[in-house]
Amino acid sequence: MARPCVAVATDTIEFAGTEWFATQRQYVMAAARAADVTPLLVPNLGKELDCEAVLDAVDGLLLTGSVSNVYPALYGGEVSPANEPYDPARDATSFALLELALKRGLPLLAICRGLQELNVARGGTLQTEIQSIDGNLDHRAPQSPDRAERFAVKHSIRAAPGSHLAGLIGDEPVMVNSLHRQAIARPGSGIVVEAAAGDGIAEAVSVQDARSFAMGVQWHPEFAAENDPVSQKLFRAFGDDVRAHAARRFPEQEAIQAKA
Ligand SMILES: N[C@@H](CCC(=O)NCCCC(=O)O)C(=O)O
Repeated sequence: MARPCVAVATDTIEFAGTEWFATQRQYVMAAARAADVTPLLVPNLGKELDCEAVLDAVDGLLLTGSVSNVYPALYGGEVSPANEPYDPARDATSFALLELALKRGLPLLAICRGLQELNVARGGTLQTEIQSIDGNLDHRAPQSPDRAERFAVKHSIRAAPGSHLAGLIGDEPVMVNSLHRQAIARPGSGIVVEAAAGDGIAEAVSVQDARSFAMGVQWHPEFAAENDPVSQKLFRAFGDDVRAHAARRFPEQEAIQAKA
């Protein structure tokens, strides 16, 4: 089967005096190499995006992380300069794609901001500045220009025994990186918390009754997707389900290629 395509969320960013729809290279490379799919970057057109047409062209959705925060009014939170930056065009685009993708049973991998979007899209809420809550770890990245330092592993998480995630990575503690200041407060409808950090912050979720792989992680498996076993397993499982989805959509094509 030809390598199926996956829609990849972008950020709206300012660069060289103009606005771009872009994402970090590491998400794109992880999708291409560790999930073995063809990543297609989706522009943040919000309501102007023909989501049906985009999702007709792909067999999976990858929601990336971002320094921007989901707009708090979307979950009844407080909008404030301290909570910025925001990216309303990304919110509108991701929410529209998410709703439709889940309805279609499309495989979904949601990373960091992506997990937070998934939770809010399902009616859940977020807490902010979690590092200032008594007893919590500091989940923010160290302030460093060195990417390896910013994405270095920081704390452990543990998948709940019997969860989908435990089926993939086991239920022993594993170390993950951490680059966020917000987290799930109240899980949305059908959002199942599958792993937590030592301070109880939700680190992985799945979508109850999803017809395909549908998982969100609060850490960044894309950073070491080619050599870290936990990250490899996540991207591989996502890619496998993307291929299974494509095979269900195009059974004739698979049969022709199997014969060749
Ligand atoms: N802004 C949210 C989501 C965090 C997130 O997706 N971080 C990715 C940062 C990537 C980078 O710094 O290069 C939050 O803070 O919780």
